[in-house]
Amino acid sequence: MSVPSKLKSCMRRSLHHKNIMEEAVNLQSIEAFLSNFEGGDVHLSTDYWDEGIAMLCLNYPEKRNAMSGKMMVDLGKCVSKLEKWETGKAVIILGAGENFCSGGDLDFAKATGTAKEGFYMSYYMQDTLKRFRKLPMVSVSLVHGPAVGGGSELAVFADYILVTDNAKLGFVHGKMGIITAWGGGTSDQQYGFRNGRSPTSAALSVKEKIVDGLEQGYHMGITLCDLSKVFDCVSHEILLEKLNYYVVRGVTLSLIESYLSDRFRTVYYNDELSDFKGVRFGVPQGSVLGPLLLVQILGERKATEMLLSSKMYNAQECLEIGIAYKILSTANRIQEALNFVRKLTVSHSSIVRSFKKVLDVATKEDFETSLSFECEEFSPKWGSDLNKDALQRKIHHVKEEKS
Ligand SMILES: CCC(=O)SCCNC(=O)CCNC(=O)[C@H](O)C(C)(C)COP(=O)(O)OP(=O)(O)OC[C@H]1O[C@@H](n2cnc3c(N)ncnc32)[C@H](O)[C@@H]1OP(=O)(O)O
Repeated sequence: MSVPSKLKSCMRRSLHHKNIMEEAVNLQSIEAFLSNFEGGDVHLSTDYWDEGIAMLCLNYPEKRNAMSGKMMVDLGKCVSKLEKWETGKAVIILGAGENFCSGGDLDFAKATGTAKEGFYMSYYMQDTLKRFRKLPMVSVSLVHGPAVGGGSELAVFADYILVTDNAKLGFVHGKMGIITAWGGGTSDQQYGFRNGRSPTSAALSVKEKIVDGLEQGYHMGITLCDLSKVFDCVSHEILLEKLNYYVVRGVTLSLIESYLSDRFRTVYYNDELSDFKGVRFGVPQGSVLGPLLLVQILGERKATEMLLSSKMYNAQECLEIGIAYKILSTANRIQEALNFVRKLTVSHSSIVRSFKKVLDVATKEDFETSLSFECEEFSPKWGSDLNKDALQRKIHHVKEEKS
């Protein structure tokens, strides 16, 4: 039986990719590689440190704060410092000069055009931004001027995006012939299209939760769902129709159509290879149509539009689609962002941090796990000095609010 040439090249590509993944997990050697590409810096400002507020500043204004390799390493180190800062309540990430961030440094991109180098950058930035997102403090991206490509990816890792009236935010990756790389696209809840999180592991995880619940003697309530959605059964025909409906047309649609078509699948079982069958359902693993962090914030339709259109959204549009939380004035942005953060961090740092940890667990774990985590975080606070002090002050919450 002859193997279609497209399939052979897919097999070669995935083997090559596997090798890259296996050899490239040493963060120190990636740091050494990235540090060769100099320009600009990322630093932590401690001006508001005593209030528990850190400023993380991207500083390469002559390139509109494009991220050089060195800046990526700086960012990683700053996040490590924040991880060790035990009294931190909030971090504001912002850009120096005229804008927030123009994405990856295009000169770095030109000098490092291999899949392996792309993997190094993607892996390192994802690791850093994942750690940034997990910090037990309120995080804010202060976007002024353009945030382009990786700049937009950086922005979505914070709890809040505050845009100024001159902001422009765009996932221009498609226009640049690439997809999101720094994690701007990937949701933690997502199964399917991701390594180690296949539709099968989704089904197994549901089964495990049910069995665990039964074993622990819980009453079980069951909501019946259309399980076909769990499996990789997107019909290419419907998908293309939908994309067309959401105004993905012309060359872009043809490109996606050709990407999906002419694919074959076979099954290897008991030393025998089945006949090849054309694939009419399912999105290829790791494709540009893979689910995207943006989906979590915006919902699927808006995220699809934002990613596939490569459009630049102004401040008002960012607010309307829900990616931005608030519009600030460009001139007073730092003061306004500080005031915003101060309102969210009135409590003691241990309280702010515990709330953040509880919220983080609640978005990832099941209800029971989240409840017991909340209980664990809560117990030592009950009767603590902070608690005793508050009780002694006989606080009247309504009167205090008015004054
Ligand atoms: C992770 C994947 C990715 O991030 S893909 C990268 C996506 N980023 C881009 O394509 C950025 C392209 N740049 C632009 O669209 C504009 O420069 C934006 C950001 C809108 C700013 O416009 P404007 O304020 O008019 O400035 P400008 O164009 O005159 O730029 C000033 C100098 O900065 C440079 N610059 C800008 N962005 C980058 C970048 N990402 N990498 C390297 N250099 C960049 C410009 O080339 C310009 O340099 P020069 O002064 O002409 O030498």
